[in-house]
Amino acid sequence: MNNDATNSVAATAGDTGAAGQNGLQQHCGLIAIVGKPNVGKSTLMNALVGQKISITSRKAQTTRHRITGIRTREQTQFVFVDTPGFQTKHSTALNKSLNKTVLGAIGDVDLILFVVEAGSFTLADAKVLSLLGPDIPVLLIANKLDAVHRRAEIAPWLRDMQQRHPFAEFVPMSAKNKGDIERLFGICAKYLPAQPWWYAEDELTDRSEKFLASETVREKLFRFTGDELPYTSTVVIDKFDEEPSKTHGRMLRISATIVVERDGHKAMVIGEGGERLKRIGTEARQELEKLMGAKVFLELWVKVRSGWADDEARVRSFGYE
Ligand SMILES: Nc1nc2c(ncn2[C@@H]2O[C@H](COP(=O)(O)OP(=O)(O)OP(=O)(O)O)[C@@H](O)[C@H]2O)c(=O)[nH]1
Repeated sequence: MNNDATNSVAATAGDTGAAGQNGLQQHCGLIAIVGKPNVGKSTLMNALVGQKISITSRKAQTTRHRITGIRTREQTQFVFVDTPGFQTKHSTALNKSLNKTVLGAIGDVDLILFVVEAGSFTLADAKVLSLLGPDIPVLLIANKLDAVHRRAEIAPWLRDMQQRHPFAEFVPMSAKNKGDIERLFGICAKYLPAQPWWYAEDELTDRSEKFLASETVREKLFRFTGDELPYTSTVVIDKFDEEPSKTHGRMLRISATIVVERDGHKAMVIGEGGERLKRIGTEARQELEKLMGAKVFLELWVKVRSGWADDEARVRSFGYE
């Protein structure tokens, strides 16, 4: 970690902040990660938090919630907010709720990471950028640099980006590269004010295990159905019980329902002879066991609820505010 950077913020912030147990000044702040769907926001946050908190998939718009990931390194606590890809195409109740989440997430943060694919800037990127005011520092994260074959074109592209917003800094990088993630920590630390940490040093998220369970099932669902299943499918946890066990330290009984819009989608999720649903369940269970350090019994159901993404009351009942 870059101590110089941390100290320089303490100097410029000029307030008293809080001293940790070792007497050093603590720094802490909120960092929002924004960008259009599929640019790598969840991948970036997982790399920054050091553990998988937010689900990722090749399907656009897999992130629906404002998710907080926490990472404490030396004197600085980084609190990350992941946002849904800003939806501009359709105006269903679900999408309106997603857009509200994005706007809520960026209003009260110390730093914004605006993620785009390096070398590219589309109308969808412009729409997200237009939401960012001049008051909060914005870093341009030019992600997926590893996928850019003509590196020479990046410099003129960056000059062009400079005209679009008063970015605080440019960070060409790859969310999949460890060195780049280290460098990004050093950069972000400079923008977080001197103040006491909000969470314990080892906390990773403020989300419940129940929420992480539904996210894990949803990730496997999208992974195994590929592009066939519309993003409106969702997962509801019906039961999440911890039971005493003589043979295992912890034992969890989880029951979840995958909600889809059509009978055809239900058949797709179940697969031939139930094969696909079984694989979704097995992989989700194995991952949950690792994540929660417990023996997990996972029961999956599939239900059809047509038009739920258009129905505001139902969107709320599934946990999207
Ligand atoms: N080559 C390359 N691929 C990346 C990089 N970062 C992310 N990806 C891939 O890009 C795809 C989308 O990544 P996500 O992290 O799910 O993107 P997102 O922006 O969170 O997407 P939404 O949830 O739809 O808003 C995945 O297939 C990632 O593996 C990178 O640095 N390099």
